[in-house]
Amino acid sequence: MVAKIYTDQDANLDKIKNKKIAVLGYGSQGRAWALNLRDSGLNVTVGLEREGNSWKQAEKDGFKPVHTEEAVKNADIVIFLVPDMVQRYVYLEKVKPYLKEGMDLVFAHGFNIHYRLIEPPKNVDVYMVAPKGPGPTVRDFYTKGGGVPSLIAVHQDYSGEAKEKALAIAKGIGSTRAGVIETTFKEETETDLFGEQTTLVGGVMELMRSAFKTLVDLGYQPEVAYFETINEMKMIVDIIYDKGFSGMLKAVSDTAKYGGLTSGKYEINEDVRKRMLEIAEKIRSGKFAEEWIEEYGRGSPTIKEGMEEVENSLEEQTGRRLKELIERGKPKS
Ligand SMILES: NC(=O)c1ccc[n+]([C@@H]2O[C@H](COP(=O)([O-])OP(=O)(O)OC[C@H]3O[C@@H](n4cnc5c(N)ncnc54)[C@H](O)[C@@H]3O)[C@@H](O)[C@H]2O)c1
Ligand SMILES: CC(C)(O)[C@@H](O)C(=O)O
Ligand SMILES: [Mg+2]
Ligand SMILES: [Mg+2]
Repeated sequence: MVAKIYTDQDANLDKIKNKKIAVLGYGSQGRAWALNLRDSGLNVTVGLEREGNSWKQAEKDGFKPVHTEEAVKNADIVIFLVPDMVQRYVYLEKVKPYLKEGMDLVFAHGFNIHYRLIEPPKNVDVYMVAPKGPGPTVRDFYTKGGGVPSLIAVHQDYSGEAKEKALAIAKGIGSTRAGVIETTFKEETETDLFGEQTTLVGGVMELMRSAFKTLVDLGYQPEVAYFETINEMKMIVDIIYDKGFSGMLKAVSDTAKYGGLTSGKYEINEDVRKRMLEIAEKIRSGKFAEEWIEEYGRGSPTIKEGMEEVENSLEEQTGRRLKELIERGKPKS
């Protein structure tokens, strides 16, 4: 069955126009959502834990942030845009004590509901609007008249209007300008984790780094390896984004087509797909969630070490050296 695509005419901002919306968190998605919802004419309060950097940024953007409890006490709709690992704490300590019948709990990713870290009472609506793109892009596309597509899902429909409200939020952040597809918390959680691990974050980065290392180990200049395996990726992906794989294949030489169509399949083979399946199984069984919660409980040492290793790597050093050149070459309009 082909998925139904919801666009602007399927969504009505009036569903949430008179509601008080608390956006908890002002980071990657929080800032984008708060600004887009406000620019869409909605009543937004930013709720934060501490008067730190996010607080200052929200003030700079013209909000009057308040502490989380205060935002929640006054809200009809509470949107969780603090990190996934923080949401359970925020729910238990700052949201649950002030829950009112008929309140809406909204998520941008299904992790906490799907893996049962948060178990809301029956008398609230629980739904999701999950942008399929990074927070800064959600803001950037919106300000330029576009929108990043989103998935919506309803976990609990106490009011009978949860789906309409999810569509209205999606419209408020600009997603229905592109299109919105309905899913479940399970499907969004599992596919989102799979995508970021195998392709978007993990797969693409390690593919580029492995190719860079192979060339450098063979004695080629790091700058040449950087242009070839890292910098040009954006140009190729931009063409895929605009014209699909076939459009990309048409834009490159026949030599690249032949080499790409043969060596690509040799490199990304059945063994790689077996590993992808293992990664999917780890996500589906809940083992990845368990591992991540444990890592977070130990202060995220793997993230700290991993970030340090990447930052100090030869490819990053080379990229920093080429930064000025790359900036000079960017289109000017
Ligand atoms: N980053 C993305 O582009 C993206 C895309 C789709 C969905 N999501 C989902 O959106 C949600 C928010 O993710 P994000 O990446 O925007 O978060 P983020 O890491 O950018 O969030 C930072 C915000 O949370 C606050 N915060 C950080 N630690 C906190 C703590 N211990 N207690 C209270 N507040 C704390 C910070 O002050 C800041 O305002 C998550 O559910 C995530 O999965 C994110
Ligand atoms: C932007 C991503 C990777 O799509 C999102 O899923 C995230 O977790 O940050
Ligand atoms: Mg994600
Ligand atoms: Mg994602």
